[in-house]
Amino acid sequence: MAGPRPVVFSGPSGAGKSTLLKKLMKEYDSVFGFSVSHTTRNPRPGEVNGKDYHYVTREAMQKAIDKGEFIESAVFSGNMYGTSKAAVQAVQAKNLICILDIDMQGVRNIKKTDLNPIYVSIQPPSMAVLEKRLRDRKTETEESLQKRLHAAQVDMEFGKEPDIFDVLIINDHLDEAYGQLKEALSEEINMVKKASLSS
Ligand SMILES: Nc1ncnc2c1ncn2[C@@H]1O[C@H](COP(=O)(O)OP(=O)(O)OP(=O)(O)O)[C@@H](O)[C@H]1O
Ligand SMILES: Nc1nc2c(ncn2[C@@H]2O[C@H](COP(=O)(O)O)[C@@H](O)[C@H]2O)c(=O)[nH]1
Repeated sequence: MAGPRPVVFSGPSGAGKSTLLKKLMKEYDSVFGFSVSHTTRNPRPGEVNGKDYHYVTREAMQKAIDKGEFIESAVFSGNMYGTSKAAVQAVQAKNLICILDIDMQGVRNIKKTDLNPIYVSIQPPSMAVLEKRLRDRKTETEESLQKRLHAAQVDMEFGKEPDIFDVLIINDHLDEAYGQLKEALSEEINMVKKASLSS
């Protein structure tokens, strides 16, 4: 696929991926574009269909997967999630750096494609902090919270596996984590800025 190298964000639910990537997209709106995933989970208050996710039924999602419309898909905490080819192409057509926010199954599957992204692992400072963040976010039932915490334990181990991620950020203090993220992506950011000035 053409355009600048995409960036994959992964890490446990509640680690702060959305928080960090939204800051990045706000500061560099002409540099980054978000790959809007499909999901079968219900929208949270404030989430917008087509912006945060494409909210679909299981039947519609399975049909689209069977038709080969997805680069990757996974079941996370009982819901289906997936990155469509169209979502990535829509960002790349604008010559923006495509940001994907995906779980570790997605990372493993993207590794088998020719997307060639930069892999960024966002990790919480500890399980206790992660649990507090997820509880304070007030988006989960006790059941879905437990599923996410269980997945997080596996995810934190995955984050330590060698040769998977290019960048590891421990999101303890938000400003520090954001500074590290900008630093890690500075080369790509400057390349896209330069290209847009000369076009
Ligand atoms: N450094 C931080 N310090 C304190 N709170 C934070 C920090 N980063 C994020 N948060 C808060 O933690 C909660 C989880 O963050 P966020 O929703 O960005 O996580 P996520 O990794 O995108 O989760 P999910 O994978 O479930 O979408 C949010 O309420 C957010 O405001
Ligand atoms: N493999 C994929 N994982 C995805 C995708 N979109 C989001 N996600 C991951 O799901 C969990 C839960 O997200 P939430 O919005 O319900 O909290 C989180 O880890 C995301 O990174 C996708 O397209 N593919």
